[in-house]
Amino acid sequence: MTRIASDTMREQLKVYFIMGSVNCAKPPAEVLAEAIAGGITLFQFREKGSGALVGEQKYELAKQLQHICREHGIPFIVNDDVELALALDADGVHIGQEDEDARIVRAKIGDKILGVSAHNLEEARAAMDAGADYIGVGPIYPTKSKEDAKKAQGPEIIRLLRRHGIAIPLVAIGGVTADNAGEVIAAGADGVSVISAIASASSPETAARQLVRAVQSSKKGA
Ligand SMILES: Cc1ncc(COP(=O)(O)OP(=O)(O)O)c(N)n1
Ligand SMILES: Cc1ncsc1CCOP(=O)(O)O
Ligand SMILES: [Mg+2]
Repeated sequence: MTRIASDTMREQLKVYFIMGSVNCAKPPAEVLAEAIAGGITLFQFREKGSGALVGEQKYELAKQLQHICREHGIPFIVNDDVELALALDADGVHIGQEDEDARIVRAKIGDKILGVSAHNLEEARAAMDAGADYIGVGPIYPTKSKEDAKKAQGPEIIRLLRRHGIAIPLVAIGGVTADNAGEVIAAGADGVSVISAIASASSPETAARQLVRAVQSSKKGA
């Protein structure tokens, strides 16, 4: 295996759906299948927050969702839990500033995809040096999906990172919807990462399709 190429990573980041059981009003497998039908390009299993599954139940849900991703050729990323990612032979891991050190995670996962959260230039540079394949930047807009979220910074943070030479694949996260996706792409993000815009939608398929369209039309206009 070799590390993912930057261009491939940028393609996969276009509409990056994140979800766990606590985010879904209907069975997670249904939500994920609909989101895939709507055109999501990457999936992150994030089983976190009040009421989140643990232990065997968490493992079984992850396995079920990974199977759905595999059937449709959607890479499956695990949030926080490096051991789970290794146990499942997932496609990658996403970690934040409060999680295990990125260099240690890179050493543990070999060439699997490594995503790292960054909130400023210093963190973005450190993530690149540690071997991140992409960075997740946010919250861009206010979010209700992360209990300990930092203050929203707006699309300007993306512009700032790009202006200072952060050329690594970058995905914007936090309060992103089909209505504001265009402005984060215009600011320099390769894609958008969402929880509620898809997981809380009455039709996850339609919601995903609208995000795909918003991202694509903003890229065309670039
Ligand atoms: C794509 C992406 N970007 C950022 C995050 C947030 O990660 P983190 O800061 O570790 O917070 P938690 O998600 O673990 O609560 C993410 N998960 N994905
Ligand atoms: C995991 C995470 N990290 C920063 S904001 C956020 C939550 C994004 O969820 P939503 O798309 O519902 O705002
Ligand atoms: Mg984390």
